[in-house]
Amino acid sequence: MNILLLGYGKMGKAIEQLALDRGHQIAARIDANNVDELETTSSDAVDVVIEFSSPESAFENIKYCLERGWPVVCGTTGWLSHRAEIEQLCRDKKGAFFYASNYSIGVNLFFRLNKTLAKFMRQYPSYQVSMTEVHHTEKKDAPSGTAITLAEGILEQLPTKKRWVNREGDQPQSLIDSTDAVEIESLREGTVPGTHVIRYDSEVDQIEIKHTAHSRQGFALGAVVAAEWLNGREGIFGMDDLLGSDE
Ligand SMILES: NC(=O)c1ccc[n+]([C@@H]2O[C@H](COP(=O)([O-])OP(=O)(O)OC[C@H]3O[C@@H](n4cnc5c(N)ncnc54)[C@H](O)[C@@H]3O)[C@@H](O)[C@H]2O)c1
Ligand SMILES: O=C(O)C1=N[C@H](C(=O)O)CCC1
Repeated sequence: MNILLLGYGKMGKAIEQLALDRGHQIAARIDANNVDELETTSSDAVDVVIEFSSPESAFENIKYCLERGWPVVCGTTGWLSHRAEIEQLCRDKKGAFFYASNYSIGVNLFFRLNKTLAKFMRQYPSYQVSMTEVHHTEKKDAPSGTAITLAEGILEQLPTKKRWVNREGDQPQSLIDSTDAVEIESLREGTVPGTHVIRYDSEVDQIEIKHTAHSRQGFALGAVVAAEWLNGREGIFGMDDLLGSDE
């Protein structure tokens, strides 16, 4: 398969290595310095685009690729206010679009565990739910896309919670009203690839579940597997389509 890497930073480079190991070719490597090369890349030279760029550039990048008829696997976070527009364009063009806030298998299992736990905790209102996400200091968006997906899973299951709120860095907890909200604390530390913790606190104890990524390998492998799966398909997809139901 010929893969165009749109965004060639930490993730683009990790994906390149895994794609080559799995026998694929790289059609082009595009980052902020050579975006013009997209125009000169022949449509036939690309089977699928893997887009891991920045919150500011993802929407235009995906739009451009769908207009060229290229299937897109996107992992960029922080652009989802434009998601409906991209999905409409994908339908109009009869294209293929795959999105996941997190491509690692472990996190997708954790998404399911999170929903199961939230459903169970519905009957124990003395426990207050909250979340912490920790990432490297180069990360541009907060909260992480993964934390938003986790919060959406909790909102789906806990009727007392109507929204999520973000608390960044040293913002004091006392300023946040989290009665009807899932509070997400975002910490930025060193080179941390990605850690997510969900807590249920009562007066007397705490229940905690945690996912820790040890590297970017899990994200990169999931993105390449999603690209292999998307090749030849038409429609809008996510990790549940790739992994199947948990029943
Ligand atoms: N879904 C997942 O599993 C997952 C995993 C890790 C990271 N991410 C997300 O992927 C994105 C990239 O992460 P990263 O760690 O590789 O970031 P990074 O900063 O290391 O790399 C970003 C790259 O995008 C390029 N870029 C910027 N503007 C561009 C443009 N207009 N066109 C093309 N390229 C452009 C930059 O030059 C850079 O090469 C972030 O949004 C991050 O949150 C998602
Ligand atoms: O390094 C990042 O940036 C990550 N972004 C995704 C997110 O926002 O959830 C996935 C984890 C790593």
